[in-house]
Formats: sequence, C-alpha cells, structure tokens
Amino acid sequence: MTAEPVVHIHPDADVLTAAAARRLIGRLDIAQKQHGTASVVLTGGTLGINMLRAVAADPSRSDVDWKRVDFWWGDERFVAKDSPDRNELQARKALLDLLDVDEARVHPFGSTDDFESPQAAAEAYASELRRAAAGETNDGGGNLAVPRFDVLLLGMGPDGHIASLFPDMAGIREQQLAAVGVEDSPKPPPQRVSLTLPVINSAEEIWFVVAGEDKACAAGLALAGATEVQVPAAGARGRHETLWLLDQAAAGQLPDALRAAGETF
Ligand SMILES: O=C1O[C@H](COP(=O)(O)O)[C@@H](O)[C@H](O)[C@H]1O
Repeated sequence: MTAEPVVHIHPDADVLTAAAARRLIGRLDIAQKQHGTASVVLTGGTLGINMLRAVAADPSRSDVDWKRVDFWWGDERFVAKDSPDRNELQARKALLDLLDVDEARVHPFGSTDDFESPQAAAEAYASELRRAAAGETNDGGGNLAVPRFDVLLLGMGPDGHIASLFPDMAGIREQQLAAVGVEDSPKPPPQRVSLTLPVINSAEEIWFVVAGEDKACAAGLALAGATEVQVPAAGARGRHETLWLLDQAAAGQLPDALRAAGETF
C-alpha cells in the first residue's frame, strides 16, 4: 500500500518550517502513545535543518519524550565526523544537543573516521537497520529488513534529488540494498551515503519539506508523473501518507489540478 501525494502550501519558508515542526512533534507524540516509542528519519539541507531549529523553538516540544525517539538519517555526506558538512553534526547543533535523547537511539551514518569508503559505511548502516528491525514486524521494505519509521523527512534539490539519490545515477535504481555509497555526487561533497528508495518507501509517512523558486520545476515534474530515474522525488511514497509541505514559491509550477486540490495555510 502506498499513499498518493497530498500538497500543503504555506506562505513562506518560515511559516512552512514552523508548521512542519509542530506537525512532527504531534506525530511523534501520537506514535509514542501507540507504540511506546517513535522514530523519525532526518534529512539534511537548508530546510531540513531549519525545521529542526523550529522544533527546538516550539514550546510544544515537551509533549514528546525524546529519550524514546529513534533518530535515523536519510543520507549523509561521507566526510570527517567533525566536518560542518555532516548532516548529523548540523542536526545535533540544531536540535539533538538541546534535547534529552538516548544516544543508543541515535543512528548516524559512519564517517571517514570509521570507514574507508562510502560503500563500507552503507553496509554498516544496512546492518544497523537489520539489527533494529529484529523483533519488529515491518514488511514494508520487501526483503529488506528495516525498523518502523513513523515519519521520514525529505528535502529536495533543484534537480529533484532526495536523500543522496540523484537523477539517472545508480543509487536511484537500487532495489536490493538498504543503503548505498555514492562516489560522484553532482552536489558537493562527492562522496555520500544514502538510504535507497525501497527503504525510504517503507516509512509510514513521508513528508517533503521544500521551499524556494529554484525547487518549483522539480516539484512540478515530480507531481506531474515524471519517473523516479528522471526526478527521484517522484518515486517517494509513504505507506500511509505522502505529504508535500511547500511554500508558495516552490508550489509555483504544480499541475493545476494538484494546486487546486492542495490545502493552503
Ligand atoms: O545535500 C543534500 O541536499 C538535499 C537538499 O538540500 P537543500 O539545501 O537543497 O534543501 C538534502 O535533502 C540532503 O539531505 C542533503 O544531503
């Protein structure tokens, strides 16, 4: 089962990140009430990190018991652990360092400090996913063993890339592995590690958080039926919800029917 995209349009990037942050807090609270724990897959990128800052600033963040939240990442730049390029480091500074988290539930990708290649870091992440999946029944990843992801956040590049899956490259075509190493990312830094599309699509809910005119063309193509190889964002579908949280500028080239059906906030 996969969910058709639903579009929410916000006036600007600040309103969008504040609304997405409030929504995430509410969703994690519900997940904890249902399952005892909650899990979120974080994204890097401008909006992804600004959204985490907005979670930190939201007074309702105390609704969530952050010690019972698992934090995963959709992708990582394969650089040194203390590099400012690391999605993990940016997320820690924006949010995790301000919360009382259980470090055993924080699952960053490995860095160049620990692994010789992005492929080795990807294999290790797949093993960590398998370990976390043990004891959970989640068949969403097909033959890939993955834990339950309550919410998976995605930014999107102007080329339509999601996580570190780029148009017309090997990563977006990968169906057998849970995570892949990337050697030649068109966006620097060139070496990266990423979840694959089947694992992304095993999430209960996928939320795109996208702002800016430079993203409008890719958003329009993704929602108008482009293939995932052309526009990787087109292939991401949550099991129960696929939400496109956009600002007005990013929504500028949506198909008319979707724009009309989209909720404006
Ligand atoms: O490099 C990356 O870029 C994308 C999009 O970032 P943005 O700054 O254009 O919003 C992001 O989703 C990904 O996690 C990150 O590694």
